[in-house]
Amino acid sequence: MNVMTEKTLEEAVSTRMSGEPNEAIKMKGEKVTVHYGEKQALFGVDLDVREKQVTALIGPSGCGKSTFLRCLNRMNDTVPSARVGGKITLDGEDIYDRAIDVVELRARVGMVFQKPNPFPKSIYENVAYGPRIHGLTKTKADLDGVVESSLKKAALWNEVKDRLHEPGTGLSGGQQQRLCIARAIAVSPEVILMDEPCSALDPIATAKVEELIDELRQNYTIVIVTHSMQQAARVSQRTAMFHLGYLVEEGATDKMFTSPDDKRTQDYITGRFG
Ligand SMILES: Nc1ncnc2c1ncn2[C@@H]1O[C@H](COP(=O)(O)OP(=O)(O)OP(=O)(O)O)[C@@H](O)[C@H]1O
Repeated sequence: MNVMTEKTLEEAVSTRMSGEPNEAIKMKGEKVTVHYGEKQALFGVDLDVREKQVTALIGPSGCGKSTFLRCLNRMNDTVPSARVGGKITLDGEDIYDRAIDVVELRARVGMVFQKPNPFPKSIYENVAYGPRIHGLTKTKADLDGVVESSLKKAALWNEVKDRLHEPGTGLSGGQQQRLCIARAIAVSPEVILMDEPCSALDPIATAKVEELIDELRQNYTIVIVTHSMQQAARVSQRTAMFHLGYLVEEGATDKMFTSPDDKRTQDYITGRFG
């Protein structure tokens, strides 16, 4: 875990990327519980995700951040022992309703993982895959256009435009992660979930991805799990602090990092535990 002194914390908050907050609620979790078999991992979490803002989920290891994140696009459905309770809505619609098509939900709520995981295919094919299986484009020219615009939005186009047919796995780690972001963007998601997207990247690649996250916020709602307090302070507008499966508190990032209400948040962000 990153230990931050009060001073570096203040610096991170003051250099945080700014912007006018949008108060619309895109996703809403109400009394969310998760059990893995007998073990309960989340206890009645109530958390709103605001539209076109970055919400950071922070807290010590094992406190349920990834579990909550994975509830937002039903990735926990793929874990046989997982049982999800409570309610989660996307634009007011219950995503756990029987009528929901999970494949379509995961296109609307995309995900970027901790370790860049491009398919063992070309750069072009990595991005084209989603639009193709979702039938989003009619012609090859349309598909080429989506691939180009997705790579541009992921700030990768200039680096790969002359090698689109080379393997995605041949890119650097930071480029691979931006490729995974382009792949998520290609199906026009509304929400992008990111589970520690920079933990496998060096500081320069991390800075690029952080800049990209700030740009993406103009068009997408983002929820990011991070262990880096500097990163949460730099990229997010809202921060939610988890501890032992409970949501301790949630609020504007500036406030959470300067005068949190709960002592556990204060202790965690200043490196006293975790
Ligand atoms: N597939 C699983 N099967 C059983 N238990 C799990 C599974 N996934 C997570 N857990 C447990 O649920 C709890 C919450 O885990 P989770 O990964 O959500 O925490 P986290 O806050 O994201 O942790 P970290 O910061 O270390 O990634 C932990 O006790 C973990 O061991």
